[in-house]
Order: sequence, then C-alpha cells, then structure tokens
Amino acid sequence: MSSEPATHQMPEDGDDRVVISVRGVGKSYRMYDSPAHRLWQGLLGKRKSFFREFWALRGIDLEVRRGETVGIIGRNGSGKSTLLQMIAGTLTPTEGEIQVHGRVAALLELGSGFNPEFTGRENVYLNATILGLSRQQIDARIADILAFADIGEFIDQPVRSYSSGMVVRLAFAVIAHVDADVLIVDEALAVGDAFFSQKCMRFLRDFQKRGTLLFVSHDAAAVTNLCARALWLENGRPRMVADAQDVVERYMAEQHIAERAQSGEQEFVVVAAKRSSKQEESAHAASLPDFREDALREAHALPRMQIFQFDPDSVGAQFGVQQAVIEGVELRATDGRMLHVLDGGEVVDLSIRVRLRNALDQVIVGFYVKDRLGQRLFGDNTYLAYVKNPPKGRAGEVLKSRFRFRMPILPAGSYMIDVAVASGSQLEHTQQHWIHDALEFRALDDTISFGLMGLPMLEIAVANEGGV
Ligand SMILES: Nc1ncnc2c1ncn2[C@@H]1O[C@H](COP(=O)(O)OP(=O)(O)OP(=O)(O)O)[C@@H](O)[C@H]1O
Repeated sequence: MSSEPATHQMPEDGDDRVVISVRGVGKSYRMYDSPAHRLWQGLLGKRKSFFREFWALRGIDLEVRRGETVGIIGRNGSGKSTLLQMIAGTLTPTEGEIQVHGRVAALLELGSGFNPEFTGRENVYLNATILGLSRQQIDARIADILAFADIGEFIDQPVRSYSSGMVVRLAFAVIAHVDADVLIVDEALAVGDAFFSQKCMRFLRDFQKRGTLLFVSHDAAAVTNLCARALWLENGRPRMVADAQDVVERYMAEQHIAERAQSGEQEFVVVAAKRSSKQEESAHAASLPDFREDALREAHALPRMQIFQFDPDSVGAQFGVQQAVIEGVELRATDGRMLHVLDGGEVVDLSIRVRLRNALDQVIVGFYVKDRLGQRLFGDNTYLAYVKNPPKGRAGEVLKSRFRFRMPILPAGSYMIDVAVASGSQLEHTQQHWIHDALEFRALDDTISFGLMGLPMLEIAVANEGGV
C-alpha cells in the first residue's frame, strides 16, 4: 500500500499563512477490463491482480495562501474535480498529503450534499450544520439564504422535485452564508440564469476580499478575471502553475493549435476592399458603418443581440438613499423605436428616466455595461457633459437622460446594464439609486468578435510590400 493518505483540517488559530497545502498528491483507480475481472478480484483477493491501475491525478503540489484566488483549468477529464474533491475532503488521496486551514465550503458535484427526500429548507439546515453553523446561527440567516436562492415556494418541496438550476441556487446560497474561510467553486455549476450568475459573481468578488477561493472553470476569461494564479492540469498531471494570465494564454494557444490540427483547417483569411480614403476622411465617425457589414450581412453573420425590457420587479441588488429613483431604462434606436433586437456596431440610445422625490441639484446619471462575469466593459455618466450646468429639479419632476453610443460587437453571452443616479460631483457624491442588472441583453452570435468586445473596424488592410 502507498503512503498513508491524509486530508485534514489544520487548527483554526494556526498562524501559518498557507491555507491549503497539497504535497505529492495522487489518486488512482482500479480499472477492470470486464465485470468478470472485478468478480475474480473479489474472490481471489490478494493472490493475483485483475486490474490496471489508472492514475486520475498524480504528482500534484500546490500551496495556496490566505486571501488568494487560484484558478484550475484543464480539459475534460484532466483531474480538476478529483483534486477539488480531495481538497474539500470528500475524496481520499491514494498518495500524498493535503492540509486545509479553516472552514471549507465547496460547490462541486451537483446536489451531492443534498438529501433528495428532504425539503430545500431541511437541506439548508442539514448542510449549514455540517458546515459548522449552530441552529441559532442558521435561524438568523435563513431569510438571507432563501432570498439569495430565490426559489420561492419550492423551498418547502423535496429537493428531488427541483430543476438542476434550483439545486445550484440553493447550494450556492448555503455556501455563501456559512462564513467559509475557503470556498471551492466549480464554475460550471454556478451558471444558472444570467441574473443568478451576476449575483454569484458579485458574491465571489466580495468573498475574495476576505477569504481564499479555488475556482474551476473551462472559461479562460473567467479565470483571468477572477484569479491571480492558476494551475493547469493535463491528463492528471500538473502542466503549469503561474500567473493566471500566463497560464490561460498558454492553455488557449495550445487548445487552439490542437483544435486546428485535429480539424485540418486552414488559417481563416478575410480579404476586404479598402474604401477610397477621401470618402473615409470626410465621413463623420458616428455615421461610419463597419465596412465589413455588407459581406457579413450576406453571410448572415451579423452579431444579433436580443434585448429584454426593464422590469423593476426582476432586477439585481439596488441601493441608495432614494431621494431620486430610477423609473425607466430603455434601449432605443436613434429614431426613437423601442429595440428588441439589435446588431453589434449599431448606434443606440440608452435612456434612463429618474423621478426626484426631493428637490436636488447636481444630479449625475450613469450606467455600466457588464459581461456575464460582472466585469465592467464600458459605461459613462452625465457629469462631464453638464459640469457647467448640472441637471437639477424639484420634488416630483422627472429627469430623462440619454446616452447615444455605438454598441460594440460582443461575444455570445448575456450582458447586463447597471444604472445609477447620484447627486454631487464626480469625486464626492451621494448614491441616490443604483440598480444592478437593470437591463439584460444577449449577444447571440460571436463570429466576428475578439476579446471582451469588438469595435466596428474602420479599415482592415493587408499589403504585400515585397522586399525579398
Ligand atoms: N470513480 C472513478 N473511477 C475511475 N475513474 C475515475 C473515477 N472518477 C474519475 N475518474 C477518472 O479520472 C479522470 C479525472 O476526472 P475528473 O472528473 O477529475 O476530471 P475533470 O477535469 O474534473 O473533468 P470535467 O472537466 O469533465 O469535469 C478522468 O479520466 C475520469 O474518467
């Protein structure tokens, strides 16, 4: 037998700054070629081996310090879940040693911590107790947990009747309220609907300020966005541990090369005619179309976006002193038409209607567009445009602001617009009303976008300048 495996809690009050220590860890499984071999093994026991040993994970060393967020990436089957389960203590390593300091909460296998016959509420009590909360502590937090999960009356139904989205909501709500020191989250499970994803990402960002986070994702952008460091697993072996950006770039480059080699595809080439320079120079930037538009339209490759309407009853968190409140948020075409779909690159008007409950001067209205990870892509406010003559109004009056901009070309996915009204100056102001996730829109096609967002290209040119 291999060296004694161990997963255990280090004392809570230890002053060691390393919170997770993984040393020489490996996990092996016995693989039988047929059920008969498994049976013979059972019968003949130690005299002969009828199995092959398969190392799902081997040679893993990792130290995570308090407050760090470490991402784990790798293809399907590379060993990510195996490693996390061992750190969470739900799987025993075959070799090596794992030490974890503090209270660990994990969101790993879907619903693995829930008893399907118990109601959601009973499972909350069960799980939170296992994670170290007393009955009184749970009683004090149950309202917050239920509000976070937001599954309505289902909370008193058996968990077996839940959709997978509901299970994730409840599981996340529990781990978010148990004062964990270490959180282990498999991002694939945290993708419920767009509003819930935003809520989870907000929570994780907040948690990062006080706790240690291990985050598994197939989504390279999510890893660079959240993590300082990353571990790349390949076929159960550590391939690279370094700065998240470096790891992700190498990982993506290799994925890309592997995919291209597999499909035997040629490099993608776009040849586009250049507009006459006179035409370009005279055109006003705002009226310039993306010059690829015709070709893209023919190829049905315009990145369509679907816009959902503002509904004050189904938005994310809100805050502010509310002497002014946001009553309406709309995306319209420049001719005033209400938009339900639009294409990346189109000029749009975002209008925000604010009602003043008290007289206010120096009003600032603004917005942010965020991606599904809550990452702010762009935004603006009225401050600079009105610095000499700040908007004001009396109690009961409505201020309507409009931001006209060219919608970027966005990778497929869900996006949210946060809107806010404040009073004061850019540097010193009182938040009157901030609404997270006020308006949702979804980009459906990302055939021509690169990075977090694409901009309409004014020109793309290639010239062979010779020189051999
Ligand atoms: N109980 C088991 N018995 C045998 N092999 C197993 C067992 N559990 C996992 N494995 C194998 O271990 C390897 C690592 O699996 P693991 O689930 O950790 O990968 P992963 O990186 O989390 O994959 P995914 O991204 O698909 O979730 C895989 O080859 C898997 O088939």
